[in-house]
Amino acid sequence: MKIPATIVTGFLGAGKTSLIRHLLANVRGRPLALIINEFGDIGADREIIKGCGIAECDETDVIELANGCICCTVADDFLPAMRQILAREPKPDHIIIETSGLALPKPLVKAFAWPAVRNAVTVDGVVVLADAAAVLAGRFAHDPAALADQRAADPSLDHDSPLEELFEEQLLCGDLVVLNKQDQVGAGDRPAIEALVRPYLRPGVGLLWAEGGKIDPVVALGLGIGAEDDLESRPSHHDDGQDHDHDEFDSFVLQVPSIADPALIETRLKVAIARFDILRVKGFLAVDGRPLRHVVQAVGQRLERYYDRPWRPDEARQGGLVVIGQRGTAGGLDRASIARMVLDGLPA
Ligand SMILES: Nc1nc2c(ncn2[C@@H]2O[C@H](COP(=O)(O)OP(=O)(O)OP(=O)(O)O)[C@@H](O)[C@H]2O)c(=O)[nH]1
Repeated sequence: MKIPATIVTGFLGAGKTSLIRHLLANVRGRPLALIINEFGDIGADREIIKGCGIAECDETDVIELANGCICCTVADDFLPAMRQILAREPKPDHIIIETSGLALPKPLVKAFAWPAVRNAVTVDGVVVLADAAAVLAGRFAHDPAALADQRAADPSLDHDSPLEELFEEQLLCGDLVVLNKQDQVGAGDRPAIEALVRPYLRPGVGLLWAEGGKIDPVVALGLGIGAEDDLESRPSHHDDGQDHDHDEFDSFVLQVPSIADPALIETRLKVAIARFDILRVKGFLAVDGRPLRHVVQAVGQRLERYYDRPWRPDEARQGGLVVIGQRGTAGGLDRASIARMVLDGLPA
């Protein structure tokens, strides 16, 4: 089983540390590893995370990369940190990587294709935070002067494009975009803020509102989604429509009979994700004639597939995908149409 890794990015002060603290406090004891890339006041984020008094945080494996911007020092810093995490036992269930506010996520995502990382870790998703009030004001960051200082202080930064471009690049890389600090904008301003951000999102990328970075860990990390520990033990005659009790989200299990072509299911899933505002899909497929179970996990349009382990003799060779979306959105989570689209390839 590959370890999923989530990249959390967004400008200085957008709420990355707040979001990570929230996730650590709400993953119910799952072992996580955390790579934090910050510079300037060394150790601040680590202290905030370690000092929060939440039991889970003390058990979290935190590695700090303080030598400048992670996207410029990927080979020197990120790879050794990854090796360090992968060498440890027991292995974490999930790795979270917080980039500095100035990082471009793309070089980091590319580093996951390096052989040393590729075989053990998979990019689960890139979560981009934006400061909603700053976006509305056309500033992107709460404190643009601090951002400029941070930039000037890092000699390794070779991306001196305007901040707007950096912001756009972060959004373009996102699989899930969080408009944070919703308490600082009026409800009436939300459509205007979404309109400013949406042109930079790829189709099918989820847009969530949050305060204090509080988004559901099931959506952000896929942890506790039930796919790892629950889905495989579900009897094959299990009904569709198992609700999770997450207020803002709707979810169901799509049972998938053994299939011939997982690439075809991937294509159909991507269409369904864009069409129905699905935020996350996670589960397993049984592929005709293959002894190994096929893992699928998607955040927005980022979809990862790989074979993980042989089906056990006592397991039904039956695929199942947990599908999660937001309640009350235009596309909604129309179970019958999603099932038709994914299983039969029919237009919704
Ligand atoms: N009003 C308000 N403040 C928030 C919210 N989320 C975070 N903050 C505050 O914004 C500041 C920055 O939040 P962080 O979580 O440290 O942001 P960050 O993106 O990790 O910042 P850097 O690590 O400096 O890049 C902190 O003072 C937070 O308490 C929110 O939803 N509303």
